[in-house]
Amino acid sequence: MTPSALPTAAPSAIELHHVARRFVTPSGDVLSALEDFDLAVAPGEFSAIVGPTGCGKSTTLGLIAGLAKPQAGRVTLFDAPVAGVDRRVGFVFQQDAVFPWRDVLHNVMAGPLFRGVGKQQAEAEARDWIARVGLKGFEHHHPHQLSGGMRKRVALAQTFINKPQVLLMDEPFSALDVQTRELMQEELLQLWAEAKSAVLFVTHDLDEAILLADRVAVLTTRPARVKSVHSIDLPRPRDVATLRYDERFIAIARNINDDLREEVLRARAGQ
Ligand SMILES: Nc1ncnc2c1ncn2[C@@H]1O[C@H](COP(=O)(O)OP(=O)(O)OP(=O)(O)O)[C@@H](O)[C@H]1O
Repeated sequence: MTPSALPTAAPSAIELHHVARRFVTPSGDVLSALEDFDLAVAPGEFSAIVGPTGCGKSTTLGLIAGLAKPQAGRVTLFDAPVAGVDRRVGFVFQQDAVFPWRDVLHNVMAGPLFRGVGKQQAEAEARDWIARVGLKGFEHHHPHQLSGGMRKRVALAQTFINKPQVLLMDEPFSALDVQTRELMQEELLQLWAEAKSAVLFVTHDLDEAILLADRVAVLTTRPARVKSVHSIDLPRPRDVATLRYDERFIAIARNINDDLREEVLRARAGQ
């Protein structure tokens, strides 16, 4: 399957159309990260992108997040051009974005308070979300008193409490051990099924992309374009602990891996 964009019903939650993003390096050369880049994510859809290291995955998220502008093309959220940071968009990155000096409760309350929600209601919402991510009893712990997986749960509560319509995730679980990672993947799928956000999930781990996503886009080596998009027709809800042993999963993984490997080898040859 090799359409250049994810085919979605209009309007897309996220759309990049013929996008180019170039950087000027310290030596004055132009580095082209994305060229003619097309991608669309439908409302409520879980999409993942995989590609060789350094190909432009984080750059793509940065454009959607409104942290940078493309040199060419269009980046839209629900058909409107991205114009700076948008409150409908949530982020979860590899590094914890929790405030180290605040306890769990005040970390999770931060979003609603920032949006102008009253203190009492913000606290009630935060306590609810803390319970939903399995951290009841840890409200007054500070981040340094939590494990990596628990801090990730705080980050998820902090993000989902804002009911993002679009959720950008940049290798959010890559620093976790395998078992914790699996638990977090399962929790993410449950939260997403309720929140119905459009998710764009960047990962180096093809298995993770297939376990989680409705579609997986493979990027080319730099300058990145969308090389292929694969629909993941595995039923939901998915059991991430066992699905990877399913024959259908293995067949999908083998197919996408052929595509990805070609780009990884090209990237290596160009280094
Ligand atoms: N601000 C910047 N100035 C110059 N070059 C940049 C800048 N940001 C990113 N780049 C370059 O753009 C390319 C794409 O970077 P990006 O971080 O998007 O890749 P990635 O696919 O997310 O990488 P990885 O898989 O290693 O996380 C890289 O070559 C990087 O060095």
